[in-house]
Amino acid sequence: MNTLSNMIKVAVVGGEGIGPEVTDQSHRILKWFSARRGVPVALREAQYGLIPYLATGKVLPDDTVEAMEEADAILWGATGGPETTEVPPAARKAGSLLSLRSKYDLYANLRPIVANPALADSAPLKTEVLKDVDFIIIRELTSGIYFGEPRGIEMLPDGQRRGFNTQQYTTNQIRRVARTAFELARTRKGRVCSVDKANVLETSLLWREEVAALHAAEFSDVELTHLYVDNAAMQIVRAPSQFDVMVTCNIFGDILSDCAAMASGSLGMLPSVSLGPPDRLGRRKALYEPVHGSAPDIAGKGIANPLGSILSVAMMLRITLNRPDDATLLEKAVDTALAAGARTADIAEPGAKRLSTQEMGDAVLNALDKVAGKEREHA
Ligand SMILES: NC(=O)C1=CN([C@@H]2O[C@H](COP(=O)(O)OP(=O)(O)OC[C@H]3O[C@@H](n4cnc5c(N)ncnc54)[C@H](O)[C@@H]3O)[C@@H](O)[C@H]2O)C=CC1
Ligand SMILES: CC(C)CC(=O)C(=O)O
Ligand SMILES: [Mg+2]
Repeated sequence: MNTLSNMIKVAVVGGEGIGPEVTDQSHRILKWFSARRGVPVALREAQYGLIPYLATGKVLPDDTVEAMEEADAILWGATGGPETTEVPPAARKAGSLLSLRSKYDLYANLRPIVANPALADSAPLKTEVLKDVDFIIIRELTSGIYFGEPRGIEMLPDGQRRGFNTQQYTTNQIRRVARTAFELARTRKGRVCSVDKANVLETSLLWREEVAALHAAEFSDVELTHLYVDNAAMQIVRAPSQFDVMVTCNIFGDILSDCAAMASGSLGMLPSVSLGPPDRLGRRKALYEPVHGSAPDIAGKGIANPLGSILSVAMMLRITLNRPDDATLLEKAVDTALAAGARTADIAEPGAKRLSTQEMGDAVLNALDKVAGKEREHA
């Protein structure tokens, strides 16, 4: 029986733009697992963005801070949109997603990329390029140029303005995310590709040296290769099936993962988790979110693809909730829905029926009932 004390606490924060639209669907999925499979989750919804700002003066109101603070896992939608102009930059910065990543030290951002054969005909890349694509980008998430000081925009004596940011990495910041990559590779195909720009940047030179040193000291059973980031972007489009685990710094991982999304058919397909360090009981704070942002161009239309958010729940089932069978069940349900032709606009072939965000959620829930029913028959 699930009692309050053994419940895993999940804060559900849809946020802005299409964030709430896709999170509504992944929230329904989590409720299905709670009701039908006894997954012990205590779900607490909380607001983020313009709406709470107008009510409280904070994009991240106290109630949301409390929900995230007590949570084992956060299911996040998205931040950002045209309405951000209504929120002063200081208020936006105080409650930004970057500040949350920093606060909870969510340094390891895992972004899996899988090419679903059912989407081969609508994918932007050729079918033969998409064969056997199954890799994961591990993006360092709490350092690098997004967090570097000094930063700013200053006035120069000649009247020009100069913007500047600082890229920095320390040994420990590199080693801990590289460790995540090597450990994960051991559970997969045993290959790590480290991506940097060591021919130009000192931070990348250090990155390459530290990754290589950790490899030699502790992970020589794993195959390690290095690529410059410009070549890596090209290789992801040319032959994505060559990769198993790719590890890279914050900004390169941000850019490469949107690029890699084309191997899955759409940015709307990609899930992620951002993990903090283990506490003394081995638990890690985790923020699950689709890779995409608030997509202002389609927000409010009810047409966004919720599968990135739904597949983030599969990651939550596997990692935070330790329910690998339920994670596989959800992934199978997504495969079943896609195989049966369920398509939102971003993954639809011309002329195909396009489901709304809610209808795609329905399709996955129906597939869950079907797949779970079949499993019971075979049990
Ligand atoms: N983790 C987060 O909360 C993120 C927030 N952002 C923020 O989002 C805002 C918009 O940024 P953009 O550069 O436009 O990136 P975006 O990821 O929001 O959208 C890029 C393109 O992909 C499409 N797209 C994204 N998700 C989709 C989905 N689920 N279904 C169908 N199509 C989808 C959009 O319609 C758009 O054409 C910005 O304020 C940005 O800072 C961007 C990335 C991540
Ligand atoms: C706020 C941005 C850095 C978010 C983003 O683009 C991402 O996490 O992929
Ligand atoms: Mg991004």
